[in-house]
Amino acid sequence: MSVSSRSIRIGSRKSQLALVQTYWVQAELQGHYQDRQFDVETMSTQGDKILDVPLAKIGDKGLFTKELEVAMLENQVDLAVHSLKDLPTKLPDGLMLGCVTKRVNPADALVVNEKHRDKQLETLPEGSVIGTSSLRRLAQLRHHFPHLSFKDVRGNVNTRLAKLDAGEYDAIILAVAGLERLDMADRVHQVISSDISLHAVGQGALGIECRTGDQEILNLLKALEHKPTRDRCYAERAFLRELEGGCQVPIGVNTHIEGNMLNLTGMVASLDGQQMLKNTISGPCEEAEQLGRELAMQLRNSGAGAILAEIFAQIGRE
Ligand SMILES: NCc1[nH]cc(CCC(=O)O)c1CC(=O)O
Repeated sequence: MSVSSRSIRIGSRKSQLALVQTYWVQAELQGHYQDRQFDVETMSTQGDKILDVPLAKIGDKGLFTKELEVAMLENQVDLAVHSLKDLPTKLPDGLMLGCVTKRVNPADALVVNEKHRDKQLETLPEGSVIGTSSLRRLAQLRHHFPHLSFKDVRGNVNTRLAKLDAGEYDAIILAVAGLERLDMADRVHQVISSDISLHAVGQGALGIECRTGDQEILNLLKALEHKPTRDRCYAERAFLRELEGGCQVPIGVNTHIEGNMLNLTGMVASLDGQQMLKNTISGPCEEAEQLGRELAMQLRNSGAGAILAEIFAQIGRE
């Protein structure tokens, strides 16, 4: 490689989790391409600034990605590292999902206040206050544990843990992946089984966004691509894309691959957790996105459309 080749600029949010993920990508790229230079540029996104409004009410998609996307389109950075679950299923013109990295555990975790260290989700006392800002977690936990109460919690992972430890909540729900990446796996009190809670689309994987057709970047990113994760996440994202409207909705998934067969389970719930529709589809990995769309249509035909219409109306009204 010629010494005059340009340095590659990686865009990142400033949260501790975002930085850990971005520095990991930078180190991996540097390891594969030792004669290239990779620089990190950080910026705050809207999602980092608006902390007093429940996430579900902020209709704007791409709350955590927009500033990074503008920077790519204006040629200030060349790629952006995201938690794939925060990356909208529809990207702006001129940008694409260039790479999906190997997924770590996509499950949710129960994290408890010290006073409940001998408890599990199943044994928390009636009325315990559970912090979550995800409609998906809320609906599924309400469905299985109607005796618990739920309260919104915002802020980055560290802020949420501080609120939990200060006694504002009896327990909170966080992604296992985030805690592990932050070196806080010891805070995972219970890994919540997929029988209780299906995870978010893309949870546990990183998505790297870049300019459409920027072949130099796309070639570099091939070194970090993990095909099984990509197939799973493409199926999950197609499922979500087909169902979601203008706001966050209670949708969960689970995927696994056996040989060349991809298995996708999808769930749509009402906000109170009373109604819950779940179905599974399988087919060849090459048809990942078709499988996601097909499962979405199946669920829509069996009543998910009505559940989602009700949610859009409720969130709009409040
Ligand atoms: N919305 C915030 C967010 N985005 C990604 C993660 C965790 C890492 C991941 O899911 O890949 C988290 C925190 C959480 O849900 O606990």
